[in-house]
Amino acid sequence: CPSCSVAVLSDQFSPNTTSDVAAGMLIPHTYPDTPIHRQKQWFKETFTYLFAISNSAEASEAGIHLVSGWQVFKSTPKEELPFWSDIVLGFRAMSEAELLKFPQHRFGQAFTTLKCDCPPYLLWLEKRLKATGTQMYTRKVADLWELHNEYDIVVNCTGMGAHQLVGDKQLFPVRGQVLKVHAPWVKHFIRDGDGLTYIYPGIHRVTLGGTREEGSWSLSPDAGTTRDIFDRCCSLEPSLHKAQDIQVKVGLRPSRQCVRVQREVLSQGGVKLPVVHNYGHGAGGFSVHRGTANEAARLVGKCISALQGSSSRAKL
Ligand SMILES: Cc1cc2nc3c(=O)[nH]c(=O)nc-3n(C[C@H](O)[C@H](O)[C@H](O)COP(=O)(O)OP(=O)(O)OC[C@H]3O[C@@H](n4cnc5c(N)ncnc54)[C@H](O)[C@@H]3O)c2cc1C
Ligand SMILES: O=C([O-])CC(=O)C(=O)O
Repeated sequence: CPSCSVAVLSDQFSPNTTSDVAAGMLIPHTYPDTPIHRQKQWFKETFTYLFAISNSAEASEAGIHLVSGWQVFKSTPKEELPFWSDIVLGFRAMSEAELLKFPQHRFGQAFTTLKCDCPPYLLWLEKRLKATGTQMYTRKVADLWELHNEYDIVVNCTGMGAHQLVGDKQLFPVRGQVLKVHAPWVKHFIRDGDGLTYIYPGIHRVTLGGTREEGSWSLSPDAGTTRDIFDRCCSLEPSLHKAQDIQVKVGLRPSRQCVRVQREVLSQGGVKLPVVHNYGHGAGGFSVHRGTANEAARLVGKCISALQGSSSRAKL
């Protein structure tokens, strides 16, 4: 929206957000109530955008890189070709020789995808916003309506915060604990198809996961879970026994049956405040963030046209 001036209000910035905890891998999670063609479009736009960054001089500062590896299954999944298989690069079934590395698994998919390292990616985005004159304010918003005197349009990207801010009862936390370790010899990603155990090498550290605890709001690391994640990852990649400098992180995935990318007009006493919601990305926010942001920006465009229409009608 080039004609707008933009301000970002947030009670927390990087490194204190859910996005800072994420592994940042581009492997989509399916949203049950969002049509697949829409999810695929979001993923495609995100992949294309990040692929261009990975192929530019900005790649290391932005923390974006290509990574190859395997998703392995103990038995052949129902869906051998996921909807995103023609967007990642070189998707194929693993060979017998590759599967020898995983004696507990019988089927696997090999592909190359992208990974966003956080905080570097968030800091890079912040730097780009500031360079275009965007103001950043540390502020907790208690009610969207409190913004109606200051702003013409509000874009609500509050993740799990939307549970309280807009009282969205369809939004629920899925707690995830991960370890960030020093193991620079690990170059390939490994993901168990059950979605619970994964090893994702980043530029500086390797993310080991994970857990999915629906309904848990606890942000405290659990020592037993740390040992369990470490053991599970070592059984997939035994060399991790030598990993050092283990840091533990916990985040709450802002989960919903579908991402809420939607326009709404709040109204009080004849005064209107257009809002575009863009939250509820669950376990796959990195994988679709650019696509959902593009869709939100188009909705902002519609809000602008509606405001321009109503102000010219008022002048008449
Ligand atoms: C362990 C784990 C691993 C993950 N791995 C991956 C992965 O590999 N790939 C992937 O695609 N996704 C992954 N995810 C999912 C991803 O992290 C989320 O989908 C994504 O971070 C959500 O981003 P968001 O911007 O909506 O939320 P957040 O990052 O939480 O940002 C919301 C922002 O809104 C602010 N805010 C909230 N409420 C208010 C308020 N009332 N007033 C002012 N500010 C407010 C917050 O301070 C914060 O800055 C993972 C998540 C976890 C927990
Ligand atoms: O499932 C994965 O591969 C990583 C992830 O997105 C998560 O833990 O939410």
